[in-house]
Amino acid sequence: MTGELFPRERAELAPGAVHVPDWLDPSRQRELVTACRTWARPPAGLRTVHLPGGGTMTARQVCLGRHWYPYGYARTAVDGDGAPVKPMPTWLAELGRAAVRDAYDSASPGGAVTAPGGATAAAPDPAPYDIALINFYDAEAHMGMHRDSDENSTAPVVSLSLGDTCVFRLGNTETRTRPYTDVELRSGDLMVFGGASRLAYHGVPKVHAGTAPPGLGLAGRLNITLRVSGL
Ligand SMILES: O=C(O)CCC(=O)C(=O)O
Ligand SMILES: [Fe+2]
Repeated sequence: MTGELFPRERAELAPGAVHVPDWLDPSRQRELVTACRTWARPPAGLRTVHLPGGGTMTARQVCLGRHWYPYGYARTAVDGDGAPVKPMPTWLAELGRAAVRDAYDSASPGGAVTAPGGATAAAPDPAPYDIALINFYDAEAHMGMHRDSDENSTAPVVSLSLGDTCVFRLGNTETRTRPYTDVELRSGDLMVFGGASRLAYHGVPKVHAGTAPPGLGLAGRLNITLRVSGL
């Protein structure tokens, strides 16, 4: 690891898109990695996602609560072994809620309500998080620019990073191309995108192999994305 003179700071990359470095402490990260390993086992475990156009996603995925497939949600792993999707644990839904609160508390909240006269009230608490997508990236994996648009809810998307550092690209709501902002997501980092950025294109162009914290016991990168289905 290279030296760093200044601590990384929370940053609002675009309205409603907030990066909170080191949101999860090392022991919470280890707990989440252990949980991901359990979720990744069959039935309805980690699978390779095939896209309708013939492509294959390089990040492998397992879902909780509802099963995402290109492009919709199901109660069973319709493009996997067909088993019922594992339930969304209450504690993970609560973690999603806490993430939104912490991300928007001290940044300007993209989902905020601006009262007449300009005063900004706290963003309303979103409905319970009922979906988790867990993506596993090995050294070669990446994720192309896309929007999370299969939900029927405007609740912010919550994204937790574990293991190897990656480059996360937050784009705009109109095109897969520039303008975009690249940010490094490290193990324990939180990224929330809601409000004006809820439907922004985003992706993971690069994972830096071998950069996971040594104590975590993970080779590769796990991303836990929490969403409200509204379904
Ligand atoms: O791995 C990431 O940080 C992003 C994952 C993502 O965008 C998704 O699962 O929709
Ligand atoms: Fe996404």
